[in-house]
Amino acid sequence: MLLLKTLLRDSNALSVSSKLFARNCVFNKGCSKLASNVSSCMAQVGVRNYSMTPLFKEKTSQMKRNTMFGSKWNFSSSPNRNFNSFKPLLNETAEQVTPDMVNSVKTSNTVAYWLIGTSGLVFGIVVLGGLTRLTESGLSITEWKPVTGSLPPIGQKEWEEEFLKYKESPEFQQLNSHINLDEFKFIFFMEWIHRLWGRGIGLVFIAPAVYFAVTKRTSAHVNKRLLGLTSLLGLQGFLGWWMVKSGLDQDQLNARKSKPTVSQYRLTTHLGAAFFLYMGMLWTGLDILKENKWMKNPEQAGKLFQKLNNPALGPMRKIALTLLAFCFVTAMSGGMVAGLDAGMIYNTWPKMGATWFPSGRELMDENFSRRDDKKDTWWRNLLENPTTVQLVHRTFATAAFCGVLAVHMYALKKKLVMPRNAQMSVHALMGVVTLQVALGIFTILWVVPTPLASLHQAGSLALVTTAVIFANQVRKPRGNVKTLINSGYAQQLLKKTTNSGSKIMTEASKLASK
Ligand code: HEM
Repeated sequence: MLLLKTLLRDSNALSVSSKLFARNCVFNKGCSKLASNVSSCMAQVGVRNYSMTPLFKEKTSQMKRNTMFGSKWNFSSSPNRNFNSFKPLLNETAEQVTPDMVNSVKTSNTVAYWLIGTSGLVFGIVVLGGLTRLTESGLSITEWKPVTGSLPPIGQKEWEEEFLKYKESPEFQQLNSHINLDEFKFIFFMEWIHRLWGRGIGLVFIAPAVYFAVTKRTSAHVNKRLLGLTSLLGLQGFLGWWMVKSGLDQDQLNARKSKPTVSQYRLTTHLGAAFFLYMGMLWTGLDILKENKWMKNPEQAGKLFQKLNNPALGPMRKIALTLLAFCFVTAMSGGMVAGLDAGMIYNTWPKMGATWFPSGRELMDENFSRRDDKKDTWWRNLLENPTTVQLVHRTFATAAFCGVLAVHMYALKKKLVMPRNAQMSVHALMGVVTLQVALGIFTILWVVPTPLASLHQAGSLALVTTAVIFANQVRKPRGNVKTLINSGYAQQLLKKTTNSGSKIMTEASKLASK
């Protein structure tokens, strides 16, 4: 105390005390006591209302955050900044709790909200990409300039130069030779906004990811996921250009015997990567929120774990993942339909034309083969013949609908063993798949009107969203989280946090009223 008083009389009292505070403020060595001691010492030596200074507020909130998540990020001047601070607490609880385990659950909810928000931007760009394709605007920009391409042409001269480049493309020469500059500007802007949105997602994702990782707001576990998602995001930009190129290159079009459109394989790969990105961001965000909620309500979490560990729920976990995979594959088969414009034929439902199925000869047409021995006929038809591709999509969609219906009925039967939120997601899944099938049917009946086809595409993402939520909810907790909660560590952590938090606040308000 004497030392502290002497220090505080010094002209540099606040900064010295803050250093002292930071140096010693180690959670389990009584940080709450230290906080109030520093405050009352301050008060005694004349620094009244220290508790109301931004410095004190910042330190107390840092302390609370660190207490909660075991962070080492802010107390950089502390010699104890590693996990020494956890030792006494770890010793008090089960031996199997290690600092690494504690570290693996420290990601804050802010990171989760950012991830979920960014997945919303990915949702948006997928829908915009669909609109770009539906308005046949995707081949209007004939170059890929990752940085300088952020700006559209400015002034009449630049626009005319851009239009000249487009005039050299197969799409203009074979399909669009009638369009004028104003019409070109429309298709240019559709594609330009799509690309700009992509760049925006890159910024909104990568800059905060680096910030969160550097300031140690994310666990090692989440960092790995962020790295994977960043790579996927980079790959997605490249896939976009790779796809566009397939529609600009006359040699490739000749090989495919196609009019100037992008390859359905590349379109589906680009769509699939976007779905993976979306699912990865959403899944990681949901994981963080869920685990933080468990750490804050260990008792409730314990009860939920009992449900999740019930062997009767085992098959549901596998079913949920299979359903998610199935919805994804159905969406990809839809991508193939879109890539081949296969929705423009057989505009009847449930029959395909006058019969239930087109003839075998039409479905397995040898003209699609590129080999002399015709051995590639079957798979080329499955992936390149619009009639067969449409039938494949109809089949997958029907199977996905029946699958969800069966799971819904099974879930009603297993109601007692299923967590409540998982039951709700199965109901949502049933609703969304019904809507999605209805949208698909009307898309085909009305010969692919742009608004409906776009809604159908958004519906596929909504379906995948509900399937992700469902699979995430029936998943068992990670080993580390389970250990922290089952060992009583989380309970202890919570008790300490509440105590220190409330003590600090009481002390702070007392001093403020003096
Ligand atoms: C679980 C159900 C379904 C899912 C997940 C699904 C998903 C998709 C997806 C992702 C696309 C690509 C959209 C694009 O890239 O623009 C698509 C296209 C399409 N789907 Fe489905 N679909 C389903 C059911 C159906 C049904 C039942 C039909 C009709 C019988 C149908 C007809 C179509 C058509 C015609 C297209 C092409 C639209 C276009 O050219 O933009 N879909 N579907």
